Amino acid sequence: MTSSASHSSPVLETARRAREAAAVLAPLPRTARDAALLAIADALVAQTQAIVAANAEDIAKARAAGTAESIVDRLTLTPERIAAIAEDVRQVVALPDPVGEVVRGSTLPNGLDLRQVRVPLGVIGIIYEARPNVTVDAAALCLKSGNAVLLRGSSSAYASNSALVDVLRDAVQSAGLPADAVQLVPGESRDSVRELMRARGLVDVLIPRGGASLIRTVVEESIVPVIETGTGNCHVYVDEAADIDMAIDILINSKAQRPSVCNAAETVLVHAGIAEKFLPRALAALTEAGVIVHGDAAWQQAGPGLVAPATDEDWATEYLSYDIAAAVVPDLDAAVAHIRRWTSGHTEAIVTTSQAAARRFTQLVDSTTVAVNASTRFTDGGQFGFGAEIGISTQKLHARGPMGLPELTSTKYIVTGDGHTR
Ligand SMILES: NC(=O)C1=CN([C@@H]2O[C@H](COP(=O)(O)OP(=O)(O)OC[C@H]3O[C@@H](n4cnc5c(N)ncnc54)[C@H](OP(=O)(O)O)[C@@H]3O)[C@@H](O)[C@H]2O)C=CC1
Ligand SMILES: N[C@@H](CCC(=O)OP(=O)(O)O)C(=O)O
Repeated sequence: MTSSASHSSPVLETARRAREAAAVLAPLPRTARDAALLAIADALVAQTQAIVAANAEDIAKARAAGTAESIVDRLTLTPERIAAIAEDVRQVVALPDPVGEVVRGSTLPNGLDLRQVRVPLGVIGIIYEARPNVTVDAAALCLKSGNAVLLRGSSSAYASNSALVDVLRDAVQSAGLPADAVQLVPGESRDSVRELMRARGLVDVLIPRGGASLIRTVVEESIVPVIETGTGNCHVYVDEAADIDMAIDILINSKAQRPSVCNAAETVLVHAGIAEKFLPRALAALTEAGVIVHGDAAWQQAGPGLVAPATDEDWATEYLSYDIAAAVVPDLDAAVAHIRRWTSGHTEAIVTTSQAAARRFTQLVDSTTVAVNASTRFTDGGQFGFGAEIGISTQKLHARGPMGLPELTSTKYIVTGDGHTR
């Protein structure tokens, strides 16, 4: 018996139903799970109007509460975005089935056949931000990997998520799978998060996906095993041997292509040997892109009146806005030291034509993803070819970086003998 089993509440009831659904899902063949996903993709498109109408309620509430437009943008669903979400689901269908994959296998000297195979985790709870597309991404990845999912999105997206989950459940059921494989956690208060964290034995893993306060709370208080995601204080380092045009493109893309997401760059570090040439051009490009630079003395000198003085708070900040911290460093090792001091361990990029510099940077930087001559914005399950992601893990056990299908499985050993005894 678990600590949760003797209590009851609407949240624990959903968890119990999810557990039963998970037992039905686990042995299903790929075709059954894929059929449910295709039904979901079709239903999302067919129910676009209802979803957009529910989303409008959330948007109206957010605007009335004075929510920043960048956050409202994350919350917004349009027919085009819903079509893109449905397309992402179809991409998940096309991915190989993780369930049953043999990750290790051999015949032992005594003739026993040993296979380690992937199996679903069971019931996955995800607590996530006000981005309703995550509701569908998470459900699709969980179903494809044979798991039941409990979705606890932000209260500010409750109407959107309710509408989406209704569509998902109907589609799942129409394909012959238990509707309870996909459930919205009831209630808009954070009590539901607390209950999920106590549901050990009912929920197999919790994935908190959001800001620092959420992650700290769940890591400190959950008795359910947790896969931690993290904030993105991401860095771009421009090496002495960088191609300046490339460095500008990568910097602007990393910072300004979508500043509100966790893989956007928050700090640029520049090798002193290239600073004189790079800083004026970078400042012009950043200013043109509407980015405010918070720089050290060298950056302030390069752009009098253009650069706000940076403090330690800037090195630590995940702005999620059109702001960037900027410093000149004496060499690559100093860049690495700065990153190691301030990073949240998400994504760092180096721009260089030197293979030796790229090698040293990738070896020394201890983050989920290290990009060489590429934007930090690539740290994304879709971009990595995983169909989608359930989150970007910034912890090291079992899963690190964008989490796709294999990360939503565990393994079990199948030992087959012929009357073997030990
Ligand atoms: N590494 C990754 O995979 C990702 C990281 N992020 C990071 O998330 C942040 C943006 O997310 P943001 O919009 O701020 O989302 P929040 O962290 O504010 O909220 C996310 C979810 O957690 C709940 N929540 C927040 N704080 C607590 C708490 N202390 N206790 C219980 N529940 C809590 C919210 O509930 P409610 O809203 O109902 O109060 C919501 O459902 C950025 O820092 C970004 O980098 C975002 C996505 C992916
Ligand atoms: N998947 C994202 C990155 C991770 C993410 O979802 O972050 P966030 O937008 O902060 O919720 C993307 O690049 O599109």
